[in-house]
Amino acid sequence: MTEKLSYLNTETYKQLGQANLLNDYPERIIQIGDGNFIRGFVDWMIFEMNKKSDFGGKVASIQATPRGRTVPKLNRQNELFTLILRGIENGETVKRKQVINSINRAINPYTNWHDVMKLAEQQEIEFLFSNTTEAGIRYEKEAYPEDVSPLSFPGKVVALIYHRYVHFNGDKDKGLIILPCELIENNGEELKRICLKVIEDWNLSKSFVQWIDESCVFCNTLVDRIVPGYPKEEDQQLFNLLGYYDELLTVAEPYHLFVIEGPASVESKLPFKQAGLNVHFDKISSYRELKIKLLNGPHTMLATMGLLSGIETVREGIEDSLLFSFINNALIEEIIPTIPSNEKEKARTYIIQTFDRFANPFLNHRLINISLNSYAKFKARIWPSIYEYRSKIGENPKRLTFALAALLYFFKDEQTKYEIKDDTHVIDKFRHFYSEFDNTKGSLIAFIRDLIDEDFSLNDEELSDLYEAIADYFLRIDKEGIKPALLNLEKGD
Ligand SMILES: NC(=O)c1ccc[n+]([C@@H]2O[C@H](COP(=O)([O-])OP(=O)(O)OC[C@H]3O[C@@H](n4cnc5c(N)ncnc54)[C@H](O)[C@@H]3O)[C@@H](O)[C@H]2O)c1
Ligand SMILES: O=P(O)(O)OC[C@@H](O)[C@@H](O)[C@H](O)[C@H](O)CO
Repeated sequence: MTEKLSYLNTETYKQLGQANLLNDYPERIIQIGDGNFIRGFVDWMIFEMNKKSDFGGKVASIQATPRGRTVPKLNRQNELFTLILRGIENGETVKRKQVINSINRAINPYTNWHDVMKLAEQQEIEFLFSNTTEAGIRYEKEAYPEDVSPLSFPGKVVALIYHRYVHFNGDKDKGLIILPCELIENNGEELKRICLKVIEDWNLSKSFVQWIDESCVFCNTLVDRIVPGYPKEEDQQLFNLLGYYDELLTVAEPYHLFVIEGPASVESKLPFKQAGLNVHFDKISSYRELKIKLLNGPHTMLATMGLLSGIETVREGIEDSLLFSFINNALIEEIIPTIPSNEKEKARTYIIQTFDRFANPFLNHRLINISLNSYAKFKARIWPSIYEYRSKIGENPKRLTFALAALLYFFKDEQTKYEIKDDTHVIDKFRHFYSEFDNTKGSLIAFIRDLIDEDFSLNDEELSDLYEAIADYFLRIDKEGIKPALLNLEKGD
């Protein structure tokens, strides 16, 4: 980066002849978390609603953790950032760049808690969106700090809405519609449950709890869009294309899906559909099962098996004929059988769409980023299919079992090929085992049994044949290398 580059800001924006988009709507939305996903999804949707409906509202964005580094960047750019949507949509190539202007303010609550309290007093605020990763919706005991920001995300939500409740003397019309976008099951219910626990810890009044029940709505949601973030490798080309430098530029696919489970009143207040957005006010469970099993599942498998094969991105993984046929066969032959009959057709269509999304020629979705916390993701995204397949078909799904062996092997190759990012206790457990591993099948099986018993918690079905199959595949990978072992598996050897 050279000094001469001009950054995106309102001046640069005006010079580009875009001043008409600098609209002056009131802040109607609070957002907690300011990462790539929430900006490339929620903030983009609000931008679209402001353009195409009578929504007319802006976002006040609050940094989620003391580690956050985005607020100064947003402030420097007058809260503007560029979103580039690239991919294939209905057979057509889409390359769309937009300067998103839906954020009005970005606040660091650790240095400016007073601003957050003032924000809670604003009449027009109606919605709270968040994305704090799966780690954010978690209960942490902390004292009620009153004059400074709570550390946890639920703590911030409680402090903010409590201040609003007090300021408006419990006015029933001043509650908020809360839409967490973290990818955990029943995210709205879970956030509310934790908030109530925080309220109990902080000894806040029963009437506040009643106000939350009557005036606030916590919606469950499901989000879907691949947002790889800033493409570092395209720094110079992007500057040439845009004429400015934007540290917060985000690349995403055009595909998007937002499913919201909540009362009809929420739908009427958020004109997503009027803006032409793919948003459904519906039950989440069937969308969720398809997405977790058929999109996040193959991502997790590709991440470990691709990295073990020296492949760096999702697209390269899908272009590799061996990896592609492995993943495709795993989905069709081993995961589809676990999907209810009335959903199978929808699932087949979803698989075709998913491969198109993975093959997006304009995204570099890095496997190393997807591999973050692979161990927990395997448990949530692939293990249920192994278990359900065994219950229904009465044997091990060979590819999913191989993928589990590859995951264990992934931790063995740690530090020689890539840096694993996972929970410390997971990394320690593997390091400990591999430091003493004597290369015998017996010790491997004992380790696998312990792992599955301890972490993948099942009922007490007899799983010895599964442990043995995992150990066999592991030893094959060790002896032959991942690709020859895969080839042999696909050939049926
Ligand atoms: N990037 C994608 O393609 C994509 C797609 C769908 C869903 N998601 C979901 O979005 C999440 C974030 O992805 P991203 O690409 O925006 O990542 P990011 O690193 O750009 O942003 C992460 C955000 O979460 C906050 N955060 C991190 N740890 C936290 C904690 N312990 N408590 C509170 N806040 C915390 C950060 O401050 C930041 O605001 C993912 O975990 C995933 O569940 C991502
Ligand atoms: O974001 P993660 O780390 O939970 O999972 C990696 C990807 O599978 C995920 O980000 C998908 O791209 C996303 O879920 C698509 O909507």
